[in-house]
Amino acid sequence: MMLKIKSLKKSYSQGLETIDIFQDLNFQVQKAQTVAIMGKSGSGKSTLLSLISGIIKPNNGDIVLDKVSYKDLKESQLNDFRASNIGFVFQNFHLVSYLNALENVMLPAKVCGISNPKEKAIELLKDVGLEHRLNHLPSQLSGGEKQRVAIARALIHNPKIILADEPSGNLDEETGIAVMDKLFELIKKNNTTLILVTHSKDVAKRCEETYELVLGDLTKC
Ligand SMILES: Nc1ncnc2c1ncn2[C@@H]1O[C@H](COP(=O)(O)OP(=O)(O)OP(=O)(O)O)[C@@H](O)[C@H]1O
Repeated sequence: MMLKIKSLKKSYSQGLETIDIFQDLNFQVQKAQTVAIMGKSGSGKSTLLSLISGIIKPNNGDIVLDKVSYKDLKESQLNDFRASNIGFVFQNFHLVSYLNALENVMLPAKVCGISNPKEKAIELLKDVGLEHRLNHLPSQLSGGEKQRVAIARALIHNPKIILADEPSGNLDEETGIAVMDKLFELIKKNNTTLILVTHSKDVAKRCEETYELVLGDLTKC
């Protein structure tokens, strides 16, 4: 099993009020599986991705990614573990504005100390059809190009899992389809596990399984 979520509890405190997002969430994802998560605004989809990435802590329960229990890791170990094992694709691309496309893609490989980062980054940028845009800054790229850079960046360190939050949310339909084609082509090629949050049924349909998050529980659609 690639990912196990065990008896997860997460609530937010807002002044005197407590908002319960998850009270006892259990969920599993197999290696190389692609899973879409849908659900109403505010149901906790982004919170779930943040918990899986270890950026926020649960109140109770545990997350086990590729047999490593987050409970057993200190903060710094968890940060290293995240950098090596998780790739992120966000709706707003989150590229570093002063780095060009090539440098953006190389970044996770450098953080993880992966050999030949430049060659790997060029190869991935070729895979996403951007070999002619290596030296462009994010501000000099279109939305679809930025997202393709983000996809290349998410994959360069061969992560075990990719967490994607509305990856085509900011793109027009045609560009969104082209970008999703690339994402799915590359994760299939690399056997990467994918958890994808989306409001789009068409995007969800590309995944092997779709779940809806309702009242803190994931129900298979
Ligand atoms: N840091 C926080 N402190 C307090 N409440 C929070 C915090 N982060 C999120 N929430 C609340 O938790 C709930 C779940 O938020 P979350 O962002 O996970 O929802 P979502 O399903 O991703 O929504 P959307 O589809 O609109 O992005 C919301 O009601 C939100 O207001």
